[in-house]
Amino acid sequence: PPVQALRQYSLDSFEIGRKLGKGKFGKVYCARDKATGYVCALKVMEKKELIHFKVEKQFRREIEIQSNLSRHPNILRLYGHFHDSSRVFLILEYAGQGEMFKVLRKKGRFGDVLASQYICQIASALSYLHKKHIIHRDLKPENLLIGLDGEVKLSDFGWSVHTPSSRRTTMCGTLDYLPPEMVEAKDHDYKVDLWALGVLTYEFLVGNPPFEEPAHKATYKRISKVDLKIPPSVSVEAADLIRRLLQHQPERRFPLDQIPDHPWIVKNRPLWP
Ligand SMILES: O=C(O)Cn1ncc2ncnc(NCCc3cnc(NC(=O)Nc4cccc(Cl)c4)s3)c21
Repeated sequence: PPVQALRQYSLDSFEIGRKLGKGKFGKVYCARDKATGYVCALKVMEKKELIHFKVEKQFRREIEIQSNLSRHPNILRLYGHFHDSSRVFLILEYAGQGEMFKVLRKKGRFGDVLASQYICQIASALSYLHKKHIIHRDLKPENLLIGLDGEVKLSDFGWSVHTPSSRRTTMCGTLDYLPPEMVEAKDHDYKVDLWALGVLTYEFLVGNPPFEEPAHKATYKRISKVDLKIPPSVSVEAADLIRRLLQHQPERRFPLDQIPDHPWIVKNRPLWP
């Protein structure tokens, strides 16, 4: 692998390049491993911040989850981590085309060809995780990156857990992607990712998530009732997949393994590669 296992890394092992972004809890830089010349992304976090926000357990779980994932083209690799007196560092695969949500905000929305390719790749990553009894639980444009060749990279397993699970820590961030069983704080399993994939498909094609409301309570109500309005601009095939994923009953949600054969994906698959 590009980052040698067992080698002790320190900040001095890297030449630090440009700042890539200001993620949660820290900054991300482009970095080059001096010994191998390999380019990666280095996330720098203050230990006291992780402690203050009580996320060190989540952080350790992410490291553990990522360490038993092998290569998947649509999962951003976490190669390793190290720390100094005040900071923790994540050595991450570098996603050459940056953050998905920036591309989505800039374009407004994606067409059927691009959206269906992204959704098919994310379904492949989720299927891989589910087979390893891992649910991502935080699927949203902010946690998607784009690799050098335009492929999607599922990233940030800070919220992932091994199934079956009932959420212990409080939710933070947007409610938009939560399925009914999570906003109702019921036990949930890998099928929460299927719901989120439906929300993501909608947001890719429309430009905003389906149950978005100014007030949390209103969002919660629309999710609970599955108050879904799909605009006529969305193709019939895409609308079909969205409806099959945004099912209130988890067991009725469309299975990931059938996504590559769904008409919307098949119809919009490019002839190459
Ligand atoms: O996002 C950018 O700023 C832009 N960007 N652009 C290119 C690029 N290439 C790679 N990575 C990037 N960003 C880091 C993505 C992450 C992956 N894994 C993470 N894990 C995490 O933050 N865990 C974590 C931290 C603190 C507390 C807890 Cl509970 C969990 S962040 C890139």
